[in-house]
Amino acid sequence: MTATRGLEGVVATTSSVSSIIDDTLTYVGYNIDDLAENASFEEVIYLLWHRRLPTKPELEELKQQLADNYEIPQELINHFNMYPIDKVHPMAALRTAVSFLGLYDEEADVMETEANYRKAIRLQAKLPTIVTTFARIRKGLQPVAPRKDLNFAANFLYMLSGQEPAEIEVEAFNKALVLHADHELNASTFTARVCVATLSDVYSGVTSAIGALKGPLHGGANEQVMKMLTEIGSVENVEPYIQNKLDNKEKIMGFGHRVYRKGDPRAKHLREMSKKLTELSGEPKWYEMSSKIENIVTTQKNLPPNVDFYSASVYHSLKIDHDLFTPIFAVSRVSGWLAHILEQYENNRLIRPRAEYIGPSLQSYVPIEQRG
Ligand SMILES: CC(=O)SCCNC(=O)CCNC(=O)[C@H](O)C(C)(C)COP(=O)(O)OP(=O)(O)OC[C@H]1O[C@@H](n2cnc3c(N)ncnc32)[C@H](O)[C@@H]1OP(=O)(O)O
Ligand SMILES: O=C([O-])CC(=O)C(=O)O
Repeated sequence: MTATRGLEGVVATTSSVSSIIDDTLTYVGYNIDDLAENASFEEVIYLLWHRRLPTKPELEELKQQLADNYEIPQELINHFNMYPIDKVHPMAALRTAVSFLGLYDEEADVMETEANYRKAIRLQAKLPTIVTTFARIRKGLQPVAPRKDLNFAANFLYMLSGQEPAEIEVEAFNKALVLHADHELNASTFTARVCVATLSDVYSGVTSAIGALKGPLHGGANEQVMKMLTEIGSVENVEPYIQNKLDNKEKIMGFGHRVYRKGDPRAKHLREMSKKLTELSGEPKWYEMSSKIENIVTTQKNLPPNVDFYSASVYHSLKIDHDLFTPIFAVSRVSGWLAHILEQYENNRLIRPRAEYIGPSLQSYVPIEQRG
């Protein structure tokens, strides 16, 4: 038995949710470029869960189901108040909150397909409320009640700021949600599938996935990108800062990818949005710095930016706190996790690979008295 480090190139399951073939990303066969330009996030949720686009009535029904489930239990809000709120990372709060939410779902352990679908709706609907409520409570602000008349993207921005967002902000945020929704067998999706393949419940699957997304090599990279941009501070500082990191063989967050070689097809959409939104917000320097970093890293390392790189300046321009970037990734990606969880249940087999043992060979047990 020989291990493949990081399971690179290992095909671990079949799936009909999304695919990456020759650097092209599709959701159920629809090119991500097409979806990014045209689809609402709600349509994408439907597409991933049903593996076809909805009709108008089906889309309306899904929107209604989501809106009807936006509210989170008061017990969860009380629970937030018990956290060491000024020290807790919102991604840790989200992980805990989703697990906590499962305690209040009477169907949490009901394994029928319809019950699992209802839980999918509840989780998809409540994640934005969890993230925005936590974000406000930690600042000493009152949570803002969800608005059923707004679409998913607009409602998130509204619950976060308490103000109805501008059309351009909603458009950009919707596009970001569409771009982050699913990505084949990335680490957090794989985690979710491994978890539920034991026939554990949907809440456990999503909680595990949030834990995996949190890491800086995965979804956590978007926050690290903004940390780097803030540290650099100006276009003039880009060159010495990045050169120093590259000379010291440090990783530049937001670059590289396990699967894409020529580049992440999502990055161009985020680059374009970053240019537009940073200009509109009166801070074009965030795009200019990002663009210069891209130039250096692609020239010297031949590493293109991934989805996390330009999303940082996009979210910053939308006046979103930097430590909410990864929770926002989760608000979108939960749609993909849930699609994969439902798909795993449909045709389940325990996921249990092997390890190549590299420890000592057979040893004789020495009683404690003889070990000194
Ligand atoms: C939504 C997402 O999860 S997208 C990914 C988000 N993560 C990041 O942006 C973090 C930065 N990027 C990385 O750490 C990696 O590129 C990953 C984790 C995305 C992919 O990792 P892997 O496929 O395991 O590649 P690995 O880390 O082995 O890198 C291969 C080589 O490229 C280099 N490399 C990879 N990414 C980077 C980077 N961002 N900056 C500098 N060098 C890099 C490595 O140092 C390594 O070089 P070596 O062969 O000389 O040792
Ligand atoms: O697929 C991956 O390894 C990481 C990624 O880009 C994502 O999850 O969107």
